[in-house]
Amino acid sequence: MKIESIDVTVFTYPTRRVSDSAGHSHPGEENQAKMALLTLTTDDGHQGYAFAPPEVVRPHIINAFFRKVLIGQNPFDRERLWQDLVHWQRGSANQLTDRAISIVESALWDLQGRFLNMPVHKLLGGFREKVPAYGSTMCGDELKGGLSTPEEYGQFAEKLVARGYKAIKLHTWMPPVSFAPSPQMDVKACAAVREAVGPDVCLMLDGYHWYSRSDALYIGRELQKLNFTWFEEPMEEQSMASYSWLTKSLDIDVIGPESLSGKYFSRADWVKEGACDILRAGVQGVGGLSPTMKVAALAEAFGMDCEIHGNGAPNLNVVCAIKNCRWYERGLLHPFLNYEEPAAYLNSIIDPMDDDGFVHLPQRPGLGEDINFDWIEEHTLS
Ligand SMILES: O=C(O)[C@H](O)[C@@H](O)[C@@H](O)C(=O)NO
Ligand SMILES: [Mg+2]
Repeated sequence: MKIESIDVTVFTYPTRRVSDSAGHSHPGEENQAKMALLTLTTDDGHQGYAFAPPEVVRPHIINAFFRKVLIGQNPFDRERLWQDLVHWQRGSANQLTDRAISIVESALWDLQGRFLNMPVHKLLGGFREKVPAYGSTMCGDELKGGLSTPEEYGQFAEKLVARGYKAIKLHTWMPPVSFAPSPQMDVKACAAVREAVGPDVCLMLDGYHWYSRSDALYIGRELQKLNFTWFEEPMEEQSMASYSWLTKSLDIDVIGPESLSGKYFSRADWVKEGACDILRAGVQGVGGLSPTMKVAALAEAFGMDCEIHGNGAPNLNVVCAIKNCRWYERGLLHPFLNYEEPAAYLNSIIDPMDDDGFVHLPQRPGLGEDINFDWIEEHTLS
């Protein structure tokens, strides 16, 4: 079996998610967005798929890197192919990103699973087939009735608990919101949520990512009074020293790094330096399912949890293949948006959740995506 072609299909779909000037998503007017489907095809007709933002898998990336490394290769040599791609990064003028590599590596896993008629999480290890989810809110906004006040966070949290969530993570207000960043407002939102849901629901805060040490310490101490479960990305994650200081200054678990590059290498340094209590990695952020599994193994070796960053099929398959991850990040959620409704290019969502807050992993072969190929064909742009 050899990879014969790598194709990218760009298509449109309607969405009510819009991005603000800092790249964070919020509800907005319905608009037409673009998505890319990357397809790997072997000489004997087997295929693997992965979704990506079109710019991440633009022609330069496909022609200058993916095709050079993958065409003619056995898709089951996934680790060697991943290592070869990673070695191209250094000379790529920062064009070959971890995100791009994660897309093609995800498609390799999907191809293997579809060929073997097995879900990828079974190929990765197979630890569980359902996992508790935490509701991960969108960042705060200034939309009346949305997430514009501490009280609205509290009201939304009550609805999430009624839906079945046993844990909730707040993303609070960030610029361009007019009054952000505000440590005091962050704490008021956290207090309102704790008041609304009571003492037994696990709560986490993922706020403004560039607070000073002083602001982060103030917020962390307030979260301790509110019995929050973890404190996420309050400062620039490129300052490992700041996180070592914060982790030693607080009792609440500090989790990270999420957005820091460096795959499992940077995360090994964070463990060595005591810069976090809980490790963090996501498939898109560290270059694929395999490197995410390596981060989880690193954490396990040090008696640490590794909480997986983000929702979606690749992350969910990893979560169901490891022991040292307590939650699946289900989101991002907002009062104005119905998360349960699949995108037009999917027949069903990848992460259905029961009334007890458990996400049940689909047992479809591969990554498990329920792709609506007719929609993609009918709405293809290129
Ligand atoms: O836009 C972002 O920074 C991410 O989507 C982020 O909000 C979210 O994925 C996150 O931080 N999860 O922990
Ligand atoms: Mg985060």
